[in-house]
Amino acid sequence: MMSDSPSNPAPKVPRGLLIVMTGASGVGKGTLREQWLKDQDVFYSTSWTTREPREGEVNGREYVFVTPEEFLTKASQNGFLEHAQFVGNHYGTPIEPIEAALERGQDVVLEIEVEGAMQVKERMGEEAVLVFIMPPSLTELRRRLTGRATETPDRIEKRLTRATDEIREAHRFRYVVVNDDLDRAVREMRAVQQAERAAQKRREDWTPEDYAATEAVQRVHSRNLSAAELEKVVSS
Ligand SMILES: Nc1ncnc2c1ncn2[C@@H]1O[C@H](COP(=O)(O)OP(=O)(O)OP(=O)(O)O)[C@@H](O)[C@H]1O
Ligand SMILES: Nc1nc2c(ncn2[C@@H]2O[C@H](COP(=O)(O)O)[C@@H](O)[C@H]2O)c(=O)[nH]1
Repeated sequence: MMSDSPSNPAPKVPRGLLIVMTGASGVGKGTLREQWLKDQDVFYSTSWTTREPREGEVNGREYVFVTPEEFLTKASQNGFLEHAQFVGNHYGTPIEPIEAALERGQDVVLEIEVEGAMQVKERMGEEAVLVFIMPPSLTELRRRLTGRATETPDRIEKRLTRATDEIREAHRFRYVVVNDDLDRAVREMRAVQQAERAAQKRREDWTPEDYAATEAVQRVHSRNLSAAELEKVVSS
């Protein structure tokens, strides 16, 4: 067996994919992510937040729950890949574990709001695979947020107001997956991941699945989306 040496270095592992799921609160990002990633060894980034834990949430699992002072200290030390305020609280993605995972070839998934996703796009450029998760309508989004029963009526209204602005930004992201039928949305997320991996390979190494995924993602490319369609979602 050949050993690693300066003249014979170990082959470099391709970097993992950085996949960013974004979209309105309550659209189903978390639900979709759990289904999509259940059989995969992907690095899911645990965010920091200053909001209060909900019943059942565990520090270090759903979020790292911190004080505003702790959050701002980390931000001032450039400890976040991105961070944003969302309806009165700070949320941010710690940068170090992400870089480490990408370097060792592991795919990384972020689940964040739209302002943070735009920061990732700015900072990471084409490397970031940005997927906007779209609700079938604002009425259905309200139903989901109300049904989840984690927010007061006042906070639901604030999240819905923010959602209207967020949905109007959907065309800025590479893909738009509509989360009406959860199983179809999961299949589309799998296709995005496979197509993006295929794009890193030489064409002659593509499998039939790579070709199929690359064709399938054409249907969820954001260039298919018109401004009129976005307005239809926010007014329905
Ligand atoms: N395709 C779907 N059809 C019907 N209900 C759904 C669907 N996807 C998710 N839901 C429901 O919508 C609610 C909100 O889902 P979830 O908490 O996953 O949203 P989220 O986008 O992660 O929210 P947040 O951004 O606030 O964390 C949950 O009660 C979930 O069961
Ligand atoms: N910009 C960021 N947004 C984040 C991050 N972690 C979560 N989020 C998003 O915030 C809202 C509200 O979340 P909730 O848990 O209070 O319902 C939602 O859209 C999350 O996706 C982050 O690190 N950065």
